[in-house]
Amino acid sequence: MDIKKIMVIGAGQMGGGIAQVCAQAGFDVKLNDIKEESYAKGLAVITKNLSRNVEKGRMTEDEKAKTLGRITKSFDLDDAADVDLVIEAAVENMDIKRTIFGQLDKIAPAHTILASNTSSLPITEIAAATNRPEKVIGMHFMNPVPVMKLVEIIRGLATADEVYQAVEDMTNKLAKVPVEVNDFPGFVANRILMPMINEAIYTLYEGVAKEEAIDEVMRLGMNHPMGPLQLADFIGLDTCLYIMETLHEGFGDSKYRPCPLLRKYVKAGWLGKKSGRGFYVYN
Ligand SMILES: CC(=O)CC(=O)SCCNC(=O)CCNC(=O)[C@H](O)C(C)(C)COP(=O)(O)OP(=O)(O)OC[C@H]1O[C@@H](n2cnc3c(N)ncnc32)[C@H](O)[C@@H]1OP(=O)(O)O
Ligand SMILES: NC(=O)C1=CN([C@@H]2O[C@H](COP(=O)(O)OP(=O)(O)OC[C@H]3O[C@@H](n4cnc5c(N)ncnc54)[C@H](O)[C@@H]3O)[C@@H](O)[C@H]2O)C=CC1
Repeated sequence: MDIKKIMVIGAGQMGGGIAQVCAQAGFDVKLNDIKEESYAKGLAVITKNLSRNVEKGRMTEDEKAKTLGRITKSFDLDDAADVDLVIEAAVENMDIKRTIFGQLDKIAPAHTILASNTSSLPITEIAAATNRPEKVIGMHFMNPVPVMKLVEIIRGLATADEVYQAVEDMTNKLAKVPVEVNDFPGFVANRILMPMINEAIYTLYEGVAKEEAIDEVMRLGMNHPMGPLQLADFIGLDTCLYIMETLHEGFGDSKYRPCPLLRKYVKAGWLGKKSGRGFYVYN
């Protein structure tokens, strides 16, 4: 399977990063969003990241211009009619993802692979919204995408071997490291990471320590680059809550219950860095 043209759905923090690394690797990318301002914000972040690469001597002005030239704007899923791979990075919500995949299945050519960057939702269930479950796969990038090396590649129940191989090859072309994972809630990354973050929120909720103290313990005591509350703000508290709910529902085990404080913050619209306030305040 020869992948040349890609569509990335969602120009948020993940979709923007995915579009950037794909365009840098020479792929033509259609970057799709439902909101003009989200697209504009996504493109501004990509431009800033590429400018930093130029400043640091990792890229020439000409390469930056060519990379940006490979990204085109899209507000219509019909633009998937001539792409070889779609990477969906819209919000972490099963109904939204199934609607998108159902529509893509009707629009995209028969050979097109439909991948989701979902953090935790079952690939098999997303695939069941299409008539091509063998061509549906998880491609889980880490945040911030331009920096982090890992991509979890998740096989759904019906994912074909040649589809897995094509996505693994494509991941290598992005200079990322693919790791094969089976389809269970949270896969590997968030099965392990998110309960730690949730426990850190419980530590705050129960008054064991203040935000800065909790983060400092994990930064200085465990050499984590960011404390868990800072990381939760960075990921997005809405995304953290969706992931905990997926783990809780998927395993039916109370050890995955989301902390009430996490729910409260999300209900308040305190979504972390992207909304200006989470466990910390951002300008
Ligand atoms: C929720 C999920 O489903 C899965 C997930 O993604 S979970 C989240 C996984 N990610 C993590 O755990 C990240 C943890 N944090 C880190 O690794 C680091 O704090 C970090 C890489 C984000 C920043 O590193 P740092 O050393 O603290 O800061 P800083 O010196 O500013 O940045 C290091 C480099 O990363 C770059 N960088 C930092 N943030 C960036 C961003 N958002 N986008 C692009 N580049 C970024 C910087 O430009 C810098 O690069 P150069 O100086 O070489 O140009
Ligand atoms: N935030 C993180 O650290 C990580 C998130 N993910 C996953 O990536 C996905 C996106 O997350 P983020 O980028 O953080 O979210 P975000 O909130 O930054 O961006 C989501 C974007 O999708 C757009 N969108 C919403 N519905 C859409 C639709 N129907 N069609 C097209 N665009 C639509 C929104 O306008 C927004 O621009 C989620 O599934 C999340 O779980 C995966 C790895 C890490």
